[in-house]
Amino acid sequence: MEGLVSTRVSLRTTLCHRPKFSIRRPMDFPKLNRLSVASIRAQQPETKEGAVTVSAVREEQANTLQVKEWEVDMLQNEVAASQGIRIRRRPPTGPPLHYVGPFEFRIQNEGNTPRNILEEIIWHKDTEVSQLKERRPLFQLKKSLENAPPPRDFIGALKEANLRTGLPGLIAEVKKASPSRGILREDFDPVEIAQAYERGGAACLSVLTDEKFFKGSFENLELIRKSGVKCPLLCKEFVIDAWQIYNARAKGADAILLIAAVLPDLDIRYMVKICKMLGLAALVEVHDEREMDRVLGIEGIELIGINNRNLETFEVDISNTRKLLEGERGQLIQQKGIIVVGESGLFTPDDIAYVQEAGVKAVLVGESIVKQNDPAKGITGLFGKEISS
Ligand SMILES: O=C(O)c1ccccc1NCC(=O)[C@H](O)[C@H](O)COP(=O)(O)O
Repeated sequence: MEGLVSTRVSLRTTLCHRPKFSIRRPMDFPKLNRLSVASIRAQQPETKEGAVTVSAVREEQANTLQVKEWEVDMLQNEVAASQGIRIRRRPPTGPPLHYVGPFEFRIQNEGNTPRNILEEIIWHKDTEVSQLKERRPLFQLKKSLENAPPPRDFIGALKEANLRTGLPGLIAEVKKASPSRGILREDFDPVEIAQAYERGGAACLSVLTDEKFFKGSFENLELIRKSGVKCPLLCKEFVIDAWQIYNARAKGADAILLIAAVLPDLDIRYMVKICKMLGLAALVEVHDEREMDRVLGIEGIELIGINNRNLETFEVDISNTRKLLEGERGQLIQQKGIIVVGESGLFTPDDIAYVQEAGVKAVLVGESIVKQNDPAKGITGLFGKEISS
């Protein structure tokens, strides 16, 4: 913490004295691509005579770029921290060795160990997305959207199910494993599970696409989309870059998850706009009052998920849903016509009744139904009655 504070102070002074770059929106940050430093360094001079001068110039260019990358990282962390976001986008590297600030620079590198599982996931995602973007740049992805199946009305399906059954609309999660519970189901056939969920009365499906921590995949998402299942699909990803939203749409998603514990307000605003442009619903997930207040201050949000699982500690407490919907927050949500989804740790009809009483119109459930031999029957057990039409 001390290291972070001294970093902030130094960064401010650095930026005051050296305003070398302008920032338009957070998504511009990743454009300062780490690989470009390496590629500048890798370029060889063409003639022997010019070799020394040219390589010195390139070294200088690479150094300048590396300093800027580092400054942007620090600024990004500073903006996030000011909004209470503790998750850092990537491991702190400390300043580049050749960094020359106007004042003596002191940083305590906290080490490259993530502080919790969510941070570990995000650091891994940062590397993964950089590599995927190299392989499939945004302009190619945008082109492939022309062939994507048209988006389905995710929010409409939840409302319709809620009206039809008088119970929260179900988003049933196709989930093979999780960091907190390990493998949930050995004989995991994503399409069979999705079909069973639909048979059992799910309004929508959530498909985990993260491979490393949840043993999910985009292949699962595509297979389910092509299988004839009609439920709208949520791409359950850890989104840190707008590229992932285009990718999700290209693979057949109808909705995407945006996690407030990871994304600063400006990112959420920008990403919600992209979702609207692509016809996707954005499920914006919060897990405490501060995140809820931030999200309620953002225009255009139609769907908020309250996660009962603390993604940093794994603790699950379904009273979190009630706590975040009490009083003025609940009233504001009603005025704005926002649909709230109760997420995680729901196992029994009593749990469903409890979160419904708190004000949710939808629930997101994984473990308790995916583990049942017949997930369709699992849904009946969860609600205490048949909910299929
Ligand atoms: O489930 C986890 O262990 C987990 C760990 C870190 C980040 C996210 C995690 N889960 C994502 C979810 O929020 C749940 O998959 C979803 O809400 C369903 O929860 P459940 O019904 O308890 O399986």
